[in-house]
Amino acid sequence: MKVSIIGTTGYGGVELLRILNQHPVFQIHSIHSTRGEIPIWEEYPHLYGILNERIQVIDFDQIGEESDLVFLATPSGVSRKLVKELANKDVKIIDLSGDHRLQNSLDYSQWYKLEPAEDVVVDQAVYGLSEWNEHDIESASLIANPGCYATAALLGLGPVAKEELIEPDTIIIDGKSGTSGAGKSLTKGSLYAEVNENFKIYKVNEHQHTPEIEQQLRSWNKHTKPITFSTHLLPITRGIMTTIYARLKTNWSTEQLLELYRETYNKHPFIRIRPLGNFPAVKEVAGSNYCDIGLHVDERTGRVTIVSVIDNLMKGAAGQAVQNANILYGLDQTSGLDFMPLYP
Ligand SMILES: NC(=O)C1=CN([C@@H]2O[C@H](COP(=O)(O)OP(=O)(O)OC[C@H]3O[C@@H](n4cnc5c(N)ncnc54)[C@H](OP(=O)(O)O)[C@@H]3O)[C@@H](O)[C@H]2O)C=CC1
Ligand SMILES: CC(=O)N[C@@H](CCC(=O)OP(=O)(O)O)C(=O)O
Repeated sequence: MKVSIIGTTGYGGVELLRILNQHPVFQIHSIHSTRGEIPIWEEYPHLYGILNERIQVIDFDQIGEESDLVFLATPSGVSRKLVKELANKDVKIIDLSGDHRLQNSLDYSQWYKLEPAEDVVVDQAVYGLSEWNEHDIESASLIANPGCYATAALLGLGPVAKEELIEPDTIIIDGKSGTSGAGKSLTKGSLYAEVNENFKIYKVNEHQHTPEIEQQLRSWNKHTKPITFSTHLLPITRGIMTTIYARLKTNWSTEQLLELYRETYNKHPFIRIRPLGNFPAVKEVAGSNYCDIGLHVDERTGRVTIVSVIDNLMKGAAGQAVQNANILYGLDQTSGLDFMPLYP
């Protein structure tokens, strides 16, 4: 199966290369950038002697004729234009950006402050939250890969939201991300002196993943109310932790909820539910496609605290994109993704 990657020079793109280079079925056919033709190792010297591919200019006709599947690891606002160019070609597309995730174009304009993709294209797109949307992903031609924070939050909330065990107006999600989540382009906020030994909140009540999380929560429970969602920048390279708080409708013990989570995710190899009293740390999933979840019910307040961690570049981006590609082509979901986390 031949694949092309557009946006290869970014962090999501180079993570796709790391996975696809050892994938048993997908073969990297072409890699693209707007920067012209250079060997990939000149941009990423850690690939020297491993990948000899040259980055190519983007030729949509050639991609359409030669590849079966295209990954777009490009910014929101760019992906929608690339999807339009590829619309009449015989290729499946997995878009890592936010351009095709939101069914309501007004939500997109409001939260991304960009021009939305056409409704007719968004209508075709399948939201690629692998563990919850497998059936639709199998037959998709365009997959909107979820946002990194949205993935961690939704995998953590899924079982209690779907079973309607929590009061829908009490959800608070506290997200923290490493700096690779912001991509490779230079911004003042990502400078070493700004991030090192620091911890900042950003985009307060304005984060673009808010409507994405609410949209999926609504598909589980139509009584969903607006959430409170905060994002913080951690002085680490990879990793996201979301700490989620919500009030339970009835008295569930921690052990009962853990049993529900184990049952819900029992056929899903990338979700690891931690035992009673154990909570995951971001480093425990680094470099892997795992999402680890721990939880505890506070009997004093009637609230549950759910902690979920992922590697933003893996389960939060390239890893989930390849997992979705595996589903799309009927492969084992773990194909090419069977990495143990990197520790210490
Ligand atoms: N980083 C993360 O953890 C996550 C990222 N995402 C999403 O994945 C996508 C990629 O993110 P990330 O890799 O971090 O971003 P980067 O900023 O690191 O890379 C983006 C890439 O897009 C390419 N690009 C920029 N403009 C254009 C254009 N007009 N046409 C074609 N290519 C273009 C650039 O390549 P060049 O300049 O060489 O053309 C660049 O390599 C984004 O939409 C992001 O929101 C989603 C989840 C997590
Ligand atoms: C640390 C950091 O800055 N993270 C980025 C994640 C961006 C992203 O993944 O954007 P889309 O999924 O919406 O395309 C942010 O919070 O905006």
